[in-house]
Amino acid sequence: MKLDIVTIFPDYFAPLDVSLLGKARQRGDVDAHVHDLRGWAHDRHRTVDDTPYGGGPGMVMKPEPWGEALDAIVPPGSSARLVVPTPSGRPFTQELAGAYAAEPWLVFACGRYEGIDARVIEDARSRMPVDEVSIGDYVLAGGESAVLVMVEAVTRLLPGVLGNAGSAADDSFAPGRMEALLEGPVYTKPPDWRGRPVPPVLMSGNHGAIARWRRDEALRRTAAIRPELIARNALDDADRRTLSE
Ligand SMILES: OB(O)c1ccc2cc[nH]c2c1
Repeated sequence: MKLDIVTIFPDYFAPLDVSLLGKARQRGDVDAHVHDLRGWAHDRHRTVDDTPYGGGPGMVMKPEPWGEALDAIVPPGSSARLVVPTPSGRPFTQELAGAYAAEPWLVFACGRYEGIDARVIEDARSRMPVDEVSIGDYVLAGGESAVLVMVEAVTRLLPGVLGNAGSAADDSFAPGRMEALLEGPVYTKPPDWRGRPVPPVLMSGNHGAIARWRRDEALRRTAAIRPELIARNALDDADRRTLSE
């Protein structure tokens, strides 16, 4: 997968060089490049913002630097998808992360201030698919944190990145597994810690009982924290018995 990120804070993306994603980059599984938008701002102060037409607070990101940056990064006829984080975008979900993991090339545009001049998105849509995406119902100071979240959620789904491909398939919200159940508790050594034992079933070696226990814990946690997700799962009689306890 090819990733390009355009930002006025390139140092924000130092985390892309660590952990599993850093290894994926070293292996060549992910070809990621971070670009400083100010490289396409040609005045002495490398200005990327200006006052909003119509008045109002704050500043808006100018279209010219963005237009030049996207022209330089995405040649005409390329297969890139532009992803623009914004509080007013479509929700970023595990399903969307999976769709993005199948894309050959993602370009992320990190807005700041009050956002990017709307004509940048319009112009980009004339030559590539563009998604405006929100990572949640809260407002950040810019798109960089949202891009870090999305890049991690997407690249961990790429073959070989996690190192244990099965663990992505076991995620909460992973399609096809428990569909939309929250993951239950996990445990490791020691068997007793501060007088708190590991649930004995997990050390029983009875894989059927372990699977049942894990599903029951996921059902209980989902019913308690995200009851609206229960209806998105195919429940059997055993599940219904657990939920009726
Ligand atoms: O909350 B967000 O996802 C987000 C994304 C982009 C910008 C640009 C300025 N504020 C932003 C907030």
